[in-house]
Amino acid sequence: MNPVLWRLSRPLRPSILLAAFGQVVVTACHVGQALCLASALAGLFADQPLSELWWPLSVFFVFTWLRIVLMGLSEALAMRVAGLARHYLRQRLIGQVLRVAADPASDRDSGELSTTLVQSVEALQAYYSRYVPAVLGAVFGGGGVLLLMAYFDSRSALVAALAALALPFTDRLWLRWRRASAGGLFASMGRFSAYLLDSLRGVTTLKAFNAQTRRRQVLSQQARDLREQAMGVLYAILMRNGATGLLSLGGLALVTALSAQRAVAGELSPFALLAVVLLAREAFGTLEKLDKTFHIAWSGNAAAAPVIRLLDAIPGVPEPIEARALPTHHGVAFDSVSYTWPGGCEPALHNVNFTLEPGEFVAVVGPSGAGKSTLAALLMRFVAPDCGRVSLGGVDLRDLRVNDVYENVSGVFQHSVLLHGSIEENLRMGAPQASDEDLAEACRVASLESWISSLEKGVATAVGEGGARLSGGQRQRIAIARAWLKNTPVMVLDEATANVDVASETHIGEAIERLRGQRSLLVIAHRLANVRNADRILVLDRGRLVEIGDHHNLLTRNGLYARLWNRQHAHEASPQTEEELI
Ligand SMILES: Nc1ncnc2c1ncn2[C@@H]1O[C@H](COP(=O)(O)OP(=O)(O)OP(=O)(O)O)[C@@H](O)[C@H]1O
Repeated sequence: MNPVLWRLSRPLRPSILLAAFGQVVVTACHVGQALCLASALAGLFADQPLSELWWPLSVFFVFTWLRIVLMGLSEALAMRVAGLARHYLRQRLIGQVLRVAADPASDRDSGELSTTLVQSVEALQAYYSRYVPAVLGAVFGGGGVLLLMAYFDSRSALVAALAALALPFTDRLWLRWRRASAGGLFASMGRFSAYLLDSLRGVTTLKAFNAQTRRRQVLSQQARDLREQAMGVLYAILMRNGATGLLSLGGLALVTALSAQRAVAGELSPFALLAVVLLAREAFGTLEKLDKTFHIAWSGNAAAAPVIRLLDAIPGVPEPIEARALPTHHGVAFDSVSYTWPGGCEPALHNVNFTLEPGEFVAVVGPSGAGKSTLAALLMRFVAPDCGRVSLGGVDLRDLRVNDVYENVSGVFQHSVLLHGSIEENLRMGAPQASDEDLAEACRVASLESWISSLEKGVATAVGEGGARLSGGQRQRIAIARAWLKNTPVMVLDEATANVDVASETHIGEAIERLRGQRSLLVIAHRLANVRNADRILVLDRGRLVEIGDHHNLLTRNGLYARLWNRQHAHEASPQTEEELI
């Protein structure tokens, strides 16, 4: 049994032991049947009158019925373990999946995560509900049968025990030898589902670039690899089943021959001979049952690695051991903050200092790659600074629980994700108890009112998967309304006006103006016109805070901000390419 998987099974153990006990009781019934049959047959060969044979035959039938009932119960117990294991594993994994998927520094893709959550959990639930009870059943049930055999004939019991012990030993060798190929199968599955998911998400882009044929070819190749891996595993399992089948048949034949020889020599009574042969059949029967679950053990062993890797994954910012209380003051401070993304050569932010006072509106601008989104990621505690600290109300964000941070800070990001459902469901995501008045107010603030009232179903309109039925501007404004409704003292708006048309951009600009003074606002902007009224504008360049001041102040300084402003205005007078914009 895999020790890692055994440790993971702690809360499931009582149910697993009960399922194993069920199997041992079924084996006990088999033993009862074997002894009754041996007694009846021995009586028949000894020419006993039929009147003396009826009682072992009657008990035989009682055992038969009991065994049928107990097999049903045992199956129900196995199903119960399967359900419990699935629930327990998913509960433990889902929190980790959400943490890892939300970690911008993590390199796990959603395909790999969903394979772990679905296929690996399926493999492990079978491991706990079928394989582990079968192992325990074979050890205790099969062991008990061998002891009983030894009572009748110790030599036959010894031969049977040796053949029986050779089976798990072969299994271990086989598992060790072929583990890499089973692991390869799970890796191929993960790769294939990640690629498929990615292709489905980007189907419109693939069509627009006429790249579907190439994508399909790669997918077909991956499907072929997956099939080859699966066939390889199947072939190996069949080969191994043949080898172990031979071992158990050979063991049984040897025991039969040995005990028959002793019976001929008069060393064993006919009853003992029949009992030994029938019991040997039963001892190997428990091993055959175990044998049938071999592929489950194999899949379980292969699934263990991704599951344990996911459970052990430490999110970019771990939860504090002793969390500090939620601050009552909501001022944000960046003190000498530097941060380099994992694998990055240059720091995305270098020694950045600024404050965001309660109710203040601070804008962040700068060329592409200057570190604006990194600033937002640090304030949302998605990542933690390498040097310096980001604090809320004087408390380092690392000392706050992540949920406490989200109670205080909400964000609208470059690619705001809407979930499948209605506009209202998306709006209420962070504030399920919000009143209809609050909902209407949030729509007004985010300039959604007139658009929603033009919709036949109003806020009950479905947004489609990922908000696919809405424009970029509508998605952004729903995200702003959602963040507003959540009612946090600090709001981060990252690229709230990127990829939207001019009309939506104006609406979003109006929304920002309405939010002004009501919350502390950190707005990361591409269109400088939308943040010209900000209390302060931070200008970032290659990770450094190079200018800070209000719009007029910065224009008079004639530095980077003034250049960006003039370039944007020149662009608006004569549109240029997107790269020439900020
Ligand atoms: N998740 C990430 N993993 C690795 N590197 C990242 C990640 N996010 C950003 N970076 C790197 O950090 C640097 C700053 O990127 P950032 O997204 O913060 O800039 P930005 O000013 O928001 O750019 P843009 O305006 O183009 O969105 C860039 O060099 C970028 O490649």
